[in-house]
Amino acid sequence: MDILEKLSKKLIVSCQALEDEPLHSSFIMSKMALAAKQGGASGIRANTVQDIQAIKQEVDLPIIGIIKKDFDNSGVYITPTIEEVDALYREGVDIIAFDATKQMRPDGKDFQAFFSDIKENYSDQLFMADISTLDEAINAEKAGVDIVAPTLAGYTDYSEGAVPMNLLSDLLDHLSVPVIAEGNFDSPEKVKNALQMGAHAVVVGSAITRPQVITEKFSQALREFDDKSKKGKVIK
Ligand SMILES: CC(=O)N[C@H](C=O)[C@@H](O)[C@H](O)[C@H](O)COP(=O)(O)O
Repeated sequence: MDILEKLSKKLIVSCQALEDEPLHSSFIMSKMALAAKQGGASGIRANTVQDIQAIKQEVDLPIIGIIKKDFDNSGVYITPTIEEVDALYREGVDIIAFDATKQMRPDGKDFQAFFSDIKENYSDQLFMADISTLDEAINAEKAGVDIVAPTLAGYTDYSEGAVPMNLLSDLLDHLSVPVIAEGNFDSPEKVKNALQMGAHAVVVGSAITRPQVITEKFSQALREFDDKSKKGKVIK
């Protein structure tokens, strides 16, 4: 069975913690991946070669690999240059994901130039395009990517306010490559809806693997409760 078939209508859990996050550690990410597997995940999305190596020791699941790297001259940070693609390729991951937005990349290339180099050099690799708008998705498909995901909707300054379900439905209407739902699919209901709409699979990250984000949702609910109960009080 090929990887896309293996992931068909399945849950992929993103196990990522950047340097400034409390769970930043390849060991912890490997245990997150194990927990995800025990909970029924069929794939893992992971950042950095170190985390991917640790995760491979712990679970035998298809991996979507990325390398996040910040550059001063560009807003592109998910697998921004051919160097990161090469490191992921050499490590061996089932799918390499990268930013496929219209933003200029750190090496001065646009997405088309970046991807045409890659396609030539790594023809046996599956590639997933993280986009923020429908236009970017259409361009990525034209360029020859294997999978498209709305991962960056709301994260580029021109895509503010994008609603995952609306963009997902546009992608499903306009693309023929598989669309993986990713980015703020933060409840079991949204995951189910995405699959019912026709998404190939769904990636869930923060709602499962970022306890600080999960805790904040509970705190927010308590703040709202507190505000309401204050408003309801009669001040004498
Ligand atoms: C925008 C960006 O950098 N997204 C990253 C992409 O790899 C991850 O930080 C997200 O956790 C992942 O996309 C899953 O999304 P969510 O955590 O919303 O379920």
